[in-house]
Amino acid sequence: MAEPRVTFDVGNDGVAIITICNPPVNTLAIPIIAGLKDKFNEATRRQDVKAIVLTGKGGRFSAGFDITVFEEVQKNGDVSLLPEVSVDLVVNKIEDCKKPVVAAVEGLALGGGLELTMGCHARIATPKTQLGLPELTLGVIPGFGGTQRLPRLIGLSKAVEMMMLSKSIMSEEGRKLGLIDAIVTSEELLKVSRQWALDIAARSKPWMRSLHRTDKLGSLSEAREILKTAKQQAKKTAPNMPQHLVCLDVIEEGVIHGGYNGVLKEAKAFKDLVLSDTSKGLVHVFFAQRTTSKVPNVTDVGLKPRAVKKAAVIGGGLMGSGIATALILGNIYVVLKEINPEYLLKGIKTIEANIRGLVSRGKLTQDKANKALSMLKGVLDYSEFKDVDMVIEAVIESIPLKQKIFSEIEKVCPHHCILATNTSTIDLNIVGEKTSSEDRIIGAHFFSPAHVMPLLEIVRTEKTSAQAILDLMAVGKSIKKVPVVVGNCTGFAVNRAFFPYSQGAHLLANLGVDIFRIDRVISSFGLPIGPFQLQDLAGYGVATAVGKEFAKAFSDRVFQSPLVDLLLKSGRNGKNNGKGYYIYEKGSKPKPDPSVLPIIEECKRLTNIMPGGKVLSDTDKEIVEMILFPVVNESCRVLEDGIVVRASDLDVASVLGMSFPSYRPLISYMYLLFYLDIFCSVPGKLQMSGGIIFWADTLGPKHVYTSLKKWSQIHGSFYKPTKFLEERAMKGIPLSAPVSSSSTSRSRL
Ligand SMILES: C[C@H](O)CC(=O)SCCNC(=O)CCNC(=O)[C@H](O)C(C)(C)COP(=O)(O)OP(=O)(O)OC[C@H]1O[C@@H](n2cnc3c(N)ncnc32)[C@H](O)[C@@H]1OP(=O)(O)O
Repeated sequence: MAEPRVTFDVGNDGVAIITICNPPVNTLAIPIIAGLKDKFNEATRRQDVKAIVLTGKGGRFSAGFDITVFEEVQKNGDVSLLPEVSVDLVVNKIEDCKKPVVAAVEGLALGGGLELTMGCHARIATPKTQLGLPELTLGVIPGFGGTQRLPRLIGLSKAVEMMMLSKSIMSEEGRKLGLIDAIVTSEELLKVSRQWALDIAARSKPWMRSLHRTDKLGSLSEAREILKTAKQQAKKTAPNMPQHLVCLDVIEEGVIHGGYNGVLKEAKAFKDLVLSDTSKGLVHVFFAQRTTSKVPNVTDVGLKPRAVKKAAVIGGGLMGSGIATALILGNIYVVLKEINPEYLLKGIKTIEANIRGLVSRGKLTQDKANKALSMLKGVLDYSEFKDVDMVIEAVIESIPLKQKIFSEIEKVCPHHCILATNTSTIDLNIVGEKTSSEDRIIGAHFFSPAHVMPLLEIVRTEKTSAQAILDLMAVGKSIKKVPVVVGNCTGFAVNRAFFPYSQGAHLLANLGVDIFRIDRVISSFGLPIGPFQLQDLAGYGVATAVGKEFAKAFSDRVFQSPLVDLLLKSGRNGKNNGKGYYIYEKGSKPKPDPSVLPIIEECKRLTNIMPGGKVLSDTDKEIVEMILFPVVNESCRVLEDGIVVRASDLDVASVLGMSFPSYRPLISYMYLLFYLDIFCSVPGKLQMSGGIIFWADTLGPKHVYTSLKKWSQIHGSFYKPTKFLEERAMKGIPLSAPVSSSSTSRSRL
């Protein structure tokens, strides 16, 4: 790859073009920043330069500061690696330059990229250019003056919204708001920008220094009101995230004491936040997510993904209709197959409701909604399957039914067609057993609701072809999912790693720990809701069915409690029938139901596992660890068995399988989604923890191991640490180190 560089070219008109060249997204790497300082000095010095245009090569202005530098700083704790940019470059060399500077912006200007443009005296952009300050998603705040200049250019309210939600806007909206001065085609961009710079020099266009402006800030009392409301909101929605409140404080500093003081406070706060645990976790997830698209022997062997233009979805239930919704939104023509007109109509209505929901929440225009729905066709037979590129089967979890469907579709679909199943538990080899197309059989494990949740587990068997995997990865990306390729086993990666979560909670309940305390402790740790409330939400039937699958597959390490059976016998079925561990009344929050306590007492009597008959009186920390360390332990097996390519894939899968829907981006809510494929939302910590393995490594494998060992001696095999964990704890190897670092590896990938 070419070295990052900044080029400098002075035209006959006396305009110097300074170009950032650092493909693919022109990140502001350290040499780029040094180059920019250098070139701005040169432009200022040279007599033949009348004006300056700052631009980016290759159709993308800049994706901002180089995030790999954050990683470096976080590794060795040395913030001096962060270059001085905000005052040194943006204020002194760009904004206070004696010659006008115009930003010519194409494609995207994010984070530090947008901040550079806001230091310029005007901004010209191409249509559909993405503009935003997404720094909070990395656990930091804008650090090159963005907290000060954005409010001055577009007004406080909108600027706060964009920063708090890390919400980008397009150049068209930017122009209306005042961020962009003119929109021109890509071909005209440099020409118009040069002339604009010359016009500023000739004083026929205004010479605007954003930091000096106050006209859009409103009165001090209005500004205070906006910031106060935003702070209240941030405390509610992101209680564990320091960067939101810090960002608002920094904005406030500038409103009260002037933009320059704001810039100084911002630069200091930015450096402090880079070293926070939140930022470490979020930066880890940023790169981990991008690494999931690199799959050995699939993405590095010269294959090209084939286009999937038409797909069939079999089954119009909750999952099938969600999958069909995601596909039509991604511009893929879908035939939805059901077994009778009644079910088909129900499926289509669910898809329509999904789409309507997106429109009513402002996530989709009516035009796009109409276009998506026009790509859907309901069918009752296979006649439309003759030209589909992919089938996704999403019927109930019945082996004979799935086997029948796969042998039927093998006959009616073209030879290139990918044959995918959305099963969450059944072995893919069994699903494809009755076909001779096992190279095309693959798992497309969506998480409910499929049109919202970002994770797509792509499950491969030993026989699945690299081409089929690559094709499905491309489909996943095109429908805005993050595909993570995983191996074939009960529960695959996420559901398998998380099956001990609710079992751990049940074990504690049987040891006499109050279930409502468990739920409280787990939610205040940061998981969406507690395990018992989650079970209420899912309904007990599913819990029983899935629990049986895990008991069958992992009989050496399950904890089986009769509690759910007892609840069912007493006429409870969770939220479904309004009777669970909690009382559900319309319009009010679930309330703990004291009448469930005698049933729990009965359960404890049956299991009789309280050592010495005494209630376990653990600390909150120990409750969290007794529930989540078994998850870490199972995650170790997932790594050792090679179910994921690398540990960071499991981090991403655990974060995205648990993350809040993308339509409410950033505000680091998260989901815990485990074996039931259901989700719920509460502000969380796992996301900032960087995923399950990253979190365990932060605590230290030794601590996890010794804790599990201690509990296994008292409470049995549910807590027995794996050999993998033991070996890493003893040798001081992080769990995230490649599996080959251990003696035992059974890769399925
Ligand atoms: C001081 C300042 O205020 C602080 C900052 O500026 S912090 C940075 C703020 N900017 C951001 O958060 C933007 C981050 N980037 C993105 O959102 C997306 O990469 C994008 C929208 C720019 C492009 O998306 P897409 O086209 O899907 O490409 P994507 O695969 O994500 O990125 C391409 C490559 O660029 C890398 N990359 C993207 N932005 C980067 C950044 N800011 N720093 C370092 N690397 C970056 C990716 O890791 C990836 O590398 P790889 O090919 O080796 O995996």
